[in-house]
Order: sequence, then C-alpha cells, then structure tokens
Amino acid sequence: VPPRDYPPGPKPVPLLGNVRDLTAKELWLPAAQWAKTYGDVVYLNALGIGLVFLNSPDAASDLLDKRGSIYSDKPALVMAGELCGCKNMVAFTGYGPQMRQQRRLLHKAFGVATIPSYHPLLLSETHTFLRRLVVDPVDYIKHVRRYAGGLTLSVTYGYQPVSNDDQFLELAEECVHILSERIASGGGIWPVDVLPFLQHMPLWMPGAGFKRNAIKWKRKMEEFVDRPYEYMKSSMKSGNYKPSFCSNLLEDTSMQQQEDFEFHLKWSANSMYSASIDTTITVVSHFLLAMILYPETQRKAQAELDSVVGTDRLPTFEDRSQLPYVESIFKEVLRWGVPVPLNLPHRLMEDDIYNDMYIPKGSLVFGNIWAMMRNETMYPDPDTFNPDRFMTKLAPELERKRNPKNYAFGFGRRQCPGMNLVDSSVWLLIASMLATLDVGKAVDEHGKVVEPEIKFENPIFRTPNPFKCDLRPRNQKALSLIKQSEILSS
Ligand code: HEM
Repeated sequence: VPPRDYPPGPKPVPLLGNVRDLTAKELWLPAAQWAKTYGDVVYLNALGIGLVFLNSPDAASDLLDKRGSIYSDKPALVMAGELCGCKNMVAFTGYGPQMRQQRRLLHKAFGVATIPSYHPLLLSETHTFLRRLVVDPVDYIKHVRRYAGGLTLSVTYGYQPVSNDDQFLELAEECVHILSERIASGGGIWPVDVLPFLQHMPLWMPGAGFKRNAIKWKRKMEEFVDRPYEYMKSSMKSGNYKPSFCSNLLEDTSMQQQEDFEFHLKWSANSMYSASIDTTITVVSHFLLAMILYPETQRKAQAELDSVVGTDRLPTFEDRSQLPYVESIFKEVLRWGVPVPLNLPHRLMEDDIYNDMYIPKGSLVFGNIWAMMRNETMYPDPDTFNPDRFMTKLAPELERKRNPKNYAFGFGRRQCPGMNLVDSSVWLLIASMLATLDVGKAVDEHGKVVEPEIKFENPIFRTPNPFKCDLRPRNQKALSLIKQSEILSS
C-alpha cells in the first residue's frame, strides 16, 4: 500500500503542533477559514493528538454515520471522566456496551413515537413560562432556564420545581456550571489528560490544585446524580408520583433483567439534565435575537399565526402542519444560531483512509456544523436570518440535505438523543411566543433604543451572552390568553 498523506491543514510547529491555532475563543471562526483554504477534511495536531474537522455534510456522513463503528468513541478524559466522575454520563462514555445500553434507555424515552405522550406536559410548561415572562420580562434568561430545567426534571423524575431557587434546580445549576465552565472549559482537555501520570501527584504538592478541585466537583456530581433519583424512588414507594422516564422504566419488568440496570438508569437520567439546559438557552436566545434584528420576519409569522390559530386561543401541536412560516423560523434559528458549532468530538478507534488521506487512530473528529450552516451554495447570504429560504418546496432528497435539523444535533451513533423532544418543545415555545408577544429592542430610561450587545464566550455552545430586549404582550387579548392558560393547564 503506498503511503498516504494526512488531510491538509495549517502548518504545525515542532512539538506543540497546532496548539497556537486552537486558542481562539470562537474556534469555529478559524475552523471555517481552514475549510475554505484546505477543503472538506482538515487535519491539525495538538501535542501529538490528531484533530480532524469535517466541513461538509458528505464528509460528516461518510465518516461519522457510515463508518460509525469506528467513529463513535469518546476520548477517555482523565480529568473530566475519572477524577471528576463524569465518565458515566452519556456524552462521555466510550463506544461499547455501556453507551449502547444508556442510549437504548434514552431512545425508549425519546423515540419519535413517544413524543406525543409529552404534549400535555409541554403545553403546560410552555404556558407557565409565558406567565412568568409577562410578569418579569427583563430577566428572561432566568425563565428560560427554569423552563428547561423544570421540563427536564419533570420528564425525567416526575419532579415539579416549587420556585426559582428550588433545591434540585439550584443543585443542577451549580453542576451544569461546574461542568461547562470549569471541567470542560478549554475543550475539556487538561494537562493530566496529556500526561496521565500527573494524576498520581500527592494532593499537597504545588500544581495539584486540579486534584483538590476534582475531589470537590466529583462529590457535587454524585450528589446531582443521586438526590433527584432518590426523591423519585421514595415518591414511587409512597404511591404518590407522576409517571416519568425513571418510573416508567423501573416499572418495566423486562428492563430489570439487564445488568446494572439501575446504575445506567440513574446516569442516563442525569445526562439529560446536563445536556438540555445550555442547549435550550442557546436556541431560545438566538430566536429572540433574530426577532429583534429582523422584525419583519416576526410580523410575518404573527400574521400566519393569526390567520391559522386566530386570536382566541394559544397554538397547539394540531396547528403545526398549517404553520409553514413558523416552521421555517425554527429551522432558520438552528441554522443561523448553530447552537453546538463544532459538535462534540468523536474519537476514531482505528487508523482509517478516506479519499486517499490517512487519519490516524485516536484522532478527535469534529463535525464542523458551523461551516456546513454557513455554506454559501447551500444557503446563499448565510449570515442573514432569512426563513424564506426554507419556504420553497424542493425534491425530498434536497429538502433533507438542506434541513438544519439534520446537522444541528450531531451525527451517527452519537446523535443527540433529545432531538425529537426538542423538535416539539422548542417549536411550541417559538410558536407560543410569536402568537402572544412582541419582541423588540430594549429602550433605556432616556427613551433611547439599546442595540443588543452580542458576544460569545462559551467554548462548546454558541450561547450569546445575555442581551437586553423588550418583551411584551402583543395586546390585551394576548395577555388575557396567557393569564387564562393557568386555569386551562391546572
Ligand atoms: C435544545 C437543543 C439541543 C441541541 C441543539 C442539542 C445538540 C446536541 C449535539 C450537537 C450533541 C452531540 C452529538 C454528537 O456527538 O454527534 C448532543 C448530544 C447529546 N444530547 Fe443534545 N441537544 C439539545 C437538547 C438536548 C436535550 C433536551 C436532551 C435530553 C433530553 C439532550 C441529550 C443529549 C445527550 C444525552 C447527548 C450525548 C449523546 C452521546 O454522546 O451519545 N440534548 N446534543
């Protein structure tokens, strides 16, 4: 076999490789530039670890989908996985029986067929969210967080938070923060991941701060896994409980036979929580931003809702098929916002050859969703938020290829197990907000319009920092619909 070259990419320097190329806060921006310069597959290395960026839907599908049996592993991270105890969370588990069992449980809960059973809950959580929002619209992120957290606690454990400072919401909040801002900051790679012997440093040694932190964080993570689960079990014992992901599976006797069933159940349940908060906040923030910056799309969607749903009731799932413009807004929010721009890395388990290029075993492979969603041929004028781009009917194959929902949730055997739920929950949230609220730029105390300040600081999610906006009921009638929804959902 003739020797193959690595895929092209920016020139590395000795020893460090491309470490300096990888320090950008919004790494997807330089990664999109590399895609333009070097093509569909780009290769870099950081301290000897290969990093592969797949920049087109075809490359991502050829490798992450079609060769899923070798492209679905996760890096074994010493810090996040071992020391902080996250190795049993679904997003961190290596490719093997544990991952398959946990994903099977998640699929049972969130497969397409089960989603309608969540519709009543989605309606009542969405209406509750609207009621909180109209009372206190300034701190809207707080309400989105409470909505996403409350929905997940409800679906997973049958637990209904009692207030914004609810014990489980607060615990979850703290843990999600530790996970995304501390443990996974910098891509989740710590010196101890590159030099594993560091884990044997004694705790008292200078430089062992990471170990002392890890002990603290691990304790919190375990509390986060155990406490809501114990709550759910004791309420099942008392007979007074709401059916949930956990209770349904615990009552399913065929499940009990599986090895370590409760262990996997507990960790899969927890994985949903960590995975749903930042992502939901990101998507809703991009929706609000788009509505502020493109008011004409908002008016157009409101006109569609008024003519299909009318103004005497709130939208429901039965209306969905008749609301193509709202649907296009949802797609465009996922495309324009790109909530997880570089996907989560998959680890390649064997040496591989693709289009005559050599990709070494152990490489971390990134689906470059950002580059795909900003592709000028597929989406002309890609930086502009333009739902109309999805309004023309295309042949089914092209339709599927252009649909951002097929990319925003990742690829292959690791694709987001929550995507069917999100497809319903976020759609309803968007439709309900459009039907009842006007979203606009904030106005300061001198009557001056405040332009939203848009900054991205999270290395994994493209979450805009909270920006000011003006959220208010469209009119008196919309306000009374929101208020009356309490009676309907109770
Ligand atoms: C709100 C929008 C959401 C977006 C945009 C999103 C996106 C993603 C992406 C891009 C991945 C990585 C897929 C890959 O590695 O190829 C992922 C993984 C995951 N998501 Fe989501 N997600 C969302 C919400 C949710 C929700 C609500 C849940 C749970 C109910 C969830 C559960 C998970 C889990 C458990 C994983 C890890 C899967 C694995 O590694 O096998 N996500 N998500």
